[in-house]
Amino acid sequence: MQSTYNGLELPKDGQPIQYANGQFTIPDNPIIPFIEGDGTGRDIWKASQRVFDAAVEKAYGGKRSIKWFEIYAGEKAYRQFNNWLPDDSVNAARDLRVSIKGPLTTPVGGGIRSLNVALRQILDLYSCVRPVRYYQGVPSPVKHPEKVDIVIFRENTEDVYSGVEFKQGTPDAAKLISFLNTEMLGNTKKRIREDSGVGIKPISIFGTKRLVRYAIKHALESGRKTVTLVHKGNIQKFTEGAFREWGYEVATEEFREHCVTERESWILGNVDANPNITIEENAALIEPGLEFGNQAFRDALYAEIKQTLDSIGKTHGNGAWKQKILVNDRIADSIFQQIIIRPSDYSILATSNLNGDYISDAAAAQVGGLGIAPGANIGDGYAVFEATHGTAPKYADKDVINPGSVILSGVMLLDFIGWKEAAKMIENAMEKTIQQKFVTYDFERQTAGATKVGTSEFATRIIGNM
Ligand SMILES: NC(=O)C1=CN([C@@H]2O[C@H](COP(=O)(O)OP(=O)(O)OC[C@H]3O[C@@H](n4cnc5c(N)ncnc54)[C@H](OP(=O)(O)O)[C@@H]3O)[C@@H](O)[C@H]2O)C=CC1
Ligand SMILES: O=C(O)CCC(=O)C(=O)O
Ligand SMILES: [Mg+2]
Repeated sequence: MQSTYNGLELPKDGQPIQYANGQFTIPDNPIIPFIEGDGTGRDIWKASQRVFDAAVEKAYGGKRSIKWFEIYAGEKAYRQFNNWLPDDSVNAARDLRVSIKGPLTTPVGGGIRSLNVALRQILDLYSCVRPVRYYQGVPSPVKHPEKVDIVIFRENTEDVYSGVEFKQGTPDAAKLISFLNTEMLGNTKKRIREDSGVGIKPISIFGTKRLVRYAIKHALESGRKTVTLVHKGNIQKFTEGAFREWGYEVATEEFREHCVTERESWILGNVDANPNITIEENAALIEPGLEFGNQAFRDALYAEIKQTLDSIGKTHGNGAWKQKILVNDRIADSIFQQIIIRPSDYSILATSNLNGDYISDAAAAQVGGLGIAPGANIGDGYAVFEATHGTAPKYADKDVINPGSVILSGVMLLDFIGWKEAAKMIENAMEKTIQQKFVTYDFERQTAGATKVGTSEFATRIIGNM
């Protein structure tokens, strides 16, 4: 632990959160670093901090309090330290274990690479957790937003976010394209155009398995009954397709007692319905049109059915599979319409980085939009809470933006450190404020009879409703 970070002393009346043997120890006065954020981050942070402090004070009557410690990143850091992400800011987030941040700007095309992504990678915050649920009174574009209750677990360190990209026209891009065309693709008809920019998409066994493991553990702890692996494995076979395969391996090898895959559930269900069913009959029910497949395909399916019945027929058969966590998979494009049309069928989505980025904004829209979309970046022993949205720059410093997502990210933080009373108090007070129709512009424009309030007044009304 350093005594100062970016030249600032840690609050003297606070204690660091400790982590050992997989357990956090939370003092009553934890020092929690925060990054204010760029753009609307400034308005949002001011409002959110007041809400957090009021809830903690009200819930614990002074026995507990958060000692906030500002760490600098983004434009504010650049202005003060000529550095977009000073080492001391990263060190503080690491040493103090649990922090919260506002959004940081990333220019499109050129310029600096994402500081948000950098923080996740440096601290190895491998799981981006984004719960999407409905709060009463929030305007929604769908008929039954209350049916949406999904937690997205997005792999947070690899995929195209690895930043291994080569700009069109550079010697590096030319070298890589030439290598690929001559050494790797020489015997195929595939060619990469010489005027391409090129990016690399690494998806590893390690990165995939720890993410899926984390998602399944969450399912076990929270009582959620479905984990859906979301991938584009039909097209990107060795990255997205492998994500699916490794995800199933985690479910069937590490959580065998607790999980059943969708295909296993069909096989077992067919036996439950007809205990005398043969393997061939079972196969025909699982793969309609099986008779048109070749013998090797049929044999592989028969072997799969036999293997399933031999390995889990006794433990998961006779309906026992219905009590297990169902692990299934969906191709990424289809999941976008699935969660709109049949949201109740989905509970946990475990997905690679880019798919998770897209699906979390889309899912948020179903329950009211980015103004109410919280999140957390979690690693082993570290957590940085942040909203799903970005800096929404056109609203910066106007005191109009919805602080709901950062406030709910703070609710996640309070839950994470076990301060559940304060967390619940904020959630209830925010829902009540929305039901009273005091809402920021984003909800007001969709809610008949609502009163538009600014960022700061929304926070004040939440506090008043605690
Ligand atoms: N983790 C992070 O720090 C993230 C950073 N970014 C960065 O943010 C910058 C801006 O990105 P951009 O694509 O515009 O995405 P943003 O998420 O910042 O904003 C897009 C739109 O979403 C709506 N929105 C966003 N936040 C809120 C909120 N709190 N309350 C109500 N509505 C909200 C607004 O819609 P409307 O106009 O309809 O009101 C806004 O114009 C980029 O530099 C990007 O890289 C992006 C995502 C995450
Ligand atoms: O880092 C950024 O600028 C964007 C990241 C993003 O969209 C996200 O993590 O959801
Ligand atoms: Mg995003």
